[in-house]
Amino acid sequence: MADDNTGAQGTGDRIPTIIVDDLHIVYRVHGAGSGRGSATAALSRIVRRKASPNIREVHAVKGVTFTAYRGEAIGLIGSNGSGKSTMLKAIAGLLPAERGKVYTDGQPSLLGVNAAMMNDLTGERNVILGGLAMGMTNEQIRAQFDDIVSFSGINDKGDFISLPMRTYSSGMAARLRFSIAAAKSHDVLMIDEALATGDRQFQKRSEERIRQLRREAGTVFLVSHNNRSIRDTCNRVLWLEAGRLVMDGPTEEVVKAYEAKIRGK
Ligand SMILES: Nc1ncnc2c1ncn2[C@@H]1O[C@H](COP(=O)(O)OP(=O)(O)OP(=O)(O)O)[C@@H](O)[C@H]1O
Repeated sequence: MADDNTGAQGTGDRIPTIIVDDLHIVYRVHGAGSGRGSATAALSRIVRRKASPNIREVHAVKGVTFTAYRGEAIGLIGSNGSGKSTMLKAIAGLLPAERGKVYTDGQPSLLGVNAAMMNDLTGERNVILGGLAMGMTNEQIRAQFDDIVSFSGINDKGDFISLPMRTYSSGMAARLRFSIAAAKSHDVLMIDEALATGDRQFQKRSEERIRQLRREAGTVFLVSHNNRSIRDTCNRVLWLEAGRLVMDGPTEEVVKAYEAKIRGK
């Protein structure tokens, strides 16, 4: 169980880290409908500044508003396609807002299942690259290297860290990604389903690390379909459906309502 359940209300003297104000995100899918369309046709349209005849819009986030505070671990729940990953990407600045605004204090780091790793490079090289990408110095990476590898458990069954990432199972790769990201304290750390691919033992270890990151005064977002992970880690939950915020409150209250809705289906 998470160590407190303050939920969304009662701001007191809490420090906001993320403010999402009436956020709308729209994807535009080019070439939807009639086949793929050729690159030549697309280029000619660009040159003549003509719009593509078949652009489809997907309104993935529809007017979401909330404020996240320092020290909170916020779970994002909701059925497939409800807009959870889209919202994290928008908070990380990877997707432009169609309408509304996202204000952030510090640089949010998004750790997704597809977080960039170089598959042809060894795990070892990826630890170094990942550390550099997060703004760590060579010395900091060197000092933390053994801890990162040991946290990931990659070398538990042999010397895998010196093998290319493409030889890792999806669970092993996810563990290494999480271990790299968790090596640094983040102002805002957003984790998209990273815990789902690790085994239960690794999940427990990463949940403890999330609680620690939260104690270190950052804000953690966790997208997960595993309600146990959400219950064990988060003090507050946002429930999204079809791009809209259905509920925002203390973990137990929101997860219970979500489970009741699923059972009632
Ligand atoms: N790159 C994209 N281009 C067009 N539409 C997209 C794209 N990515 C997501 N969508 C659409 O946006 C909506 C929200 O998707 P999103 O991935 O944010 O949902 P999610 O809640 O994270 O789902 P899941 O639980 O399955 O991971 C869906 O309708 C999806 O089809």
